[in-house]
Amino acid sequence: MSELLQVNGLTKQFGGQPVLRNITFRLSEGEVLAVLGRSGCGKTTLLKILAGLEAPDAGTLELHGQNLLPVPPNERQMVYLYQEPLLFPHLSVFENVAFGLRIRKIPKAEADEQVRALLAELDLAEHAQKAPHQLSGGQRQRVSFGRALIIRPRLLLLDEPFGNLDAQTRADMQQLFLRVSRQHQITSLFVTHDSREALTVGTHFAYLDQGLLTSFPSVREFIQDPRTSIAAELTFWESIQRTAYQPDYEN
Ligand SMILES: Nc1ncnc2c1ncn2[C@@H]1O[C@H](COP(=O)(O)OP(=O)(O)OP(=O)(O)O)[C@@H](O)[C@H]1O
Repeated sequence: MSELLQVNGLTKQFGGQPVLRNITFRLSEGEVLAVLGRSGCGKTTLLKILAGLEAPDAGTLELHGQNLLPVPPNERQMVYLYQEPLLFPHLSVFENVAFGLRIRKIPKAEADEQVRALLAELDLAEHAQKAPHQLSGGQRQRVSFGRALIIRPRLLLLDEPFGNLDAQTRADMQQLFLRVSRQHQITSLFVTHDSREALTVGTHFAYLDQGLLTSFPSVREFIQDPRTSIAAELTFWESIQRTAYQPDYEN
């Protein structure tokens, strides 16, 4: 796989307070780097720097070997998705998804065909003519995902994108993300505080704590690292299974 993103020694402070400390990692095409981190660990700052919405104090950022720091956000070909889907309230689902193609002046018939195909993939075909306020939270997040995918970004930046959804919808969205990102070979950096979500969506794993990023060589090391608490959680569930009350069905 060819290397897409190289981040070296990224550092950021706010008012003398270090928020990102010497962050270094690489991302190859088609990978999903799941970054597990608690609230306040610096994840939003990291994603904003990648998207060009915030400047680092030090460090380098390269996409396919090109220095990204002087490149303005709208030319980075990255899409930043967060909990609240950003949709145009006055446009239909169809036109929300089509927007990125319309401003790029893609011929209407070709654009419409691409939108129809993507809406079908995202299970949104029957909602194409609805306005955003007529959709559920999960449906709105799928439209937001569609708006991002339609322009074929080189990198998707996801900041707790399913954090506002109920457990079942969240699980459905994780499966949809997996299906669509494999099919379109999308490279993503997916930040979450939920270890199950990280394990479900990630092909590679990292842990961000107080601005320090640890990348793990394999899922095994990620699970075993005490800071992720995953091994402790597994032990808890195993012990519960052994000690939980077992009704005696015989009597
Ligand atoms: N523009 C800013 N000015 C000053 N401090 C900031 C600014 N942006 C972020 N911070 C501080 O940097 C730290 C990390 O913030 P960041 O938003 O990156 O955290 P986060 O991991 O995304 O947290 P959350 O999940 O709660 O959004 C916090 O202590 C925050 O107060």
